[in-house]
Amino acid sequence: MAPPGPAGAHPTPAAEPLSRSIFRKFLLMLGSLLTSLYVFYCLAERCRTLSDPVVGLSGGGGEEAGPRGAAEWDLMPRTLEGQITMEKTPSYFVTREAPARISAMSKDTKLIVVVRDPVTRAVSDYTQTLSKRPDIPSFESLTFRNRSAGLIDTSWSAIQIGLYAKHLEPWLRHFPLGQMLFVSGERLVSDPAGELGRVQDFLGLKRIITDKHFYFNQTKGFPCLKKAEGSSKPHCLGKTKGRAHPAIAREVLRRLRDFYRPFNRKFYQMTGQDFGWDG
Ligand SMILES: Nc1ncnc2c1ncn2[C@@H]1O[C@H](COP(=O)(O)OS(=O)(=O)O)[C@@H](OP(=O)(O)O)[C@H]1O
Repeated sequence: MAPPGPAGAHPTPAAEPLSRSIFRKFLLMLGSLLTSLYVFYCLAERCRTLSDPVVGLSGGGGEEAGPRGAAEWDLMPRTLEGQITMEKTPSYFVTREAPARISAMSKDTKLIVVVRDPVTRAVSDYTQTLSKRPDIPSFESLTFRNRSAGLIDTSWSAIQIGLYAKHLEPWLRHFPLGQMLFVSGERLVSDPAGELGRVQDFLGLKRIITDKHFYFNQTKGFPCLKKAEGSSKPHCLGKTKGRAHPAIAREVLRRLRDFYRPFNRKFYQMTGQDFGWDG
């Protein structure tokens, strides 16, 4: 989320002296965000509240922290001219009260949602939970309410969060589509500079992050920064990114794909963007 600040003034491209460190934090945010509903990265159980402040920083907090009442919005820092305050809480995308509250705080807030294929997202979400609680039931048994009837358990958060069209609806009652940017989690891996180019344009920033800042690390399977800030060494995402996902039966994945298809199509229509998950 990128509220332009209490005054609601959007920074103009010309007045955008965003420092490298800010960009680095921004990149890290986008990284861990995946997710986020990637947005919000709705990319995982990561759709719990994560308050990672970025620029002109919003209030921190543990994973369970986050605005629960109007008073907590006061934790957003004062934003000076030429600054952008960013707040990254993936769970907002799927939190019923969030659109009205954020709109009440600032109608001009720009919203960035990072989304990825909801099937992969569900497996990634499960993988993360599994890494913390190795005794949880199998992905298959959590996915189905009734396996033989193929009935998907939509109350399981790993499944529920991937219903992007459903989660987007309330946001569109409070914000125009033009104030939202949907970042592809897949392209963030295959073309990070391209996706970040869209982000920079959306925020009205000069394009500072380009292809030349990245290289692809084959071992990691992710793009990395050629140089970390203040160092000549490369910087890659942490160990928890790119974890191996457990093998899931093809039939289960097929059923999930069928299940999500209509929701994905609706999401493409709503956003005017085809994310290519059903191709
Ligand atoms: N920058 C960037 N680009 C592309 N993909 C990214 C990025 N950052 C995180 N991810 C992927 O998003 C998934 C969830 O990551 P999170 O940071 O939210 O959670 S986690 O703690 O790493 O599990 C998790 O997906 P999987 O690794 O497929 O499970 C991360 O790898």
